[in-house]
Amino acid sequence: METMIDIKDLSFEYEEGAKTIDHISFKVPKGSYTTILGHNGSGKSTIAKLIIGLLAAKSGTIKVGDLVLSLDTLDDVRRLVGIVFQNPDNQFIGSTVRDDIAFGLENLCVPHDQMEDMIHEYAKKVNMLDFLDHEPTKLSGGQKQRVAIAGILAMHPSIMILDEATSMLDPRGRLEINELVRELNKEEGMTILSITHDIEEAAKSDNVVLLNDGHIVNQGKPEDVLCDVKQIASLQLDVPFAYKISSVLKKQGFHIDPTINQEKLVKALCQLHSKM
Ligand SMILES: Nc1ncnc2c1ncn2[C@@H]1O[C@H](COP(=O)(O)OP(=O)(O)OP(=O)(O)O)[C@@H](O)[C@H]1O
Repeated sequence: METMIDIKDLSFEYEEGAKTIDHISFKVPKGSYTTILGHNGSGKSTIAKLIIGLLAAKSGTIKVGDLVLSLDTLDDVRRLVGIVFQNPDNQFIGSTVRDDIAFGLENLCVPHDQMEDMIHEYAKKVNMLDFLDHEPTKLSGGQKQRVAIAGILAMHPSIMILDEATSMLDPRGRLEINELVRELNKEEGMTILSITHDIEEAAKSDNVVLLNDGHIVNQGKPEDVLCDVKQIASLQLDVPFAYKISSVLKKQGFHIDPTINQEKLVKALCQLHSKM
C-alpha cells in the first residue's frame, strides 16, 4: 500500500535533554483513516506541528508523499497537508463563509468565472450552502469546523490532519464532524490523520498509533491495539479513559482477554491514579 506520511526515528525536545518525542516511527497509508491516541501531554500535537514544519525535529525524517521535509521542501509539503485545529476561530481568513472558501481557490489560481460554482461545491460538501454570507466567527462550533474543513478542501490537500478538531464541540457537533470526515475518507479517498482522545473514533479507524509520554507503545489495527487491555492497564492513563476503553470495546463487540479481571484492572488504575 502506498504511504502518504512516513515518519522514521523522529525525536524532538522543547528543552535540551527532555525528549518530548522520543525516536518514533509510523506510517500513514494513502487513503487510510489513521488516529494518534494518547493522554494529555503525551506529544500528539507536537507530532502534528513537526509534520507541517512548525517545529523542527532534533533527529529523524518526515516524508510526505515523495517529499522529505526540509527547509527547501517546506512550502511544497504544506501544500500537501491541510490541518484543522481545535479552535477554528484562529483559522478564518475571510469575513464571510464565501470569502473564506474563495481564499483557498484564489491560492490555486482558479479562474474567476469558475469561482462561484466551486465555492458552492465545497460549501455543499460540508453542508453549509445556506450560510455562504454568514460571518464564520458567528457560527456554532460544529459549523465553524465545517467551514474550516471546506476552506482546506478547496486547497486540494493530499492529506488532512485533524488536531483534536472535535474536542471543543458538544456531542452532536462531534458526531457531525466525525461523520463528515469519515465520508471524505470513504467516499473521496482522502487520507486522514486524526489526533484524538476519542477512543470511539480510534476504534472505528483503520490504524491506531498509541502514544505514551512521547513513545509509541503500540500501533496497528484498532482491534489489536485497543484490545490489549494488559498494555492499556500498564499505561498511566486516567481512570475514566480506562473505563471508556472497556465500554467502547464492548460496544464495538471486540474481544477482551477473558483472563483479565476488569475489577482488578480498574482498582489498580484507581491506585495508580491516586498516586499521580
Ligand atoms: N511550547 C512549548 N514549550 C515547552 N513545552 C511544551 C510546549 N508545548 C508543549 N510542551 C510540552 O510538551 C509535551 C507534549 O505536548 P503536546 O501538546 O504535544 O501534547 P498533547 O498530547 O497534544 O496534549 P493534549 O492532549 O493535552 O493537547 C507536554 O508535556 C507539554 O507540556
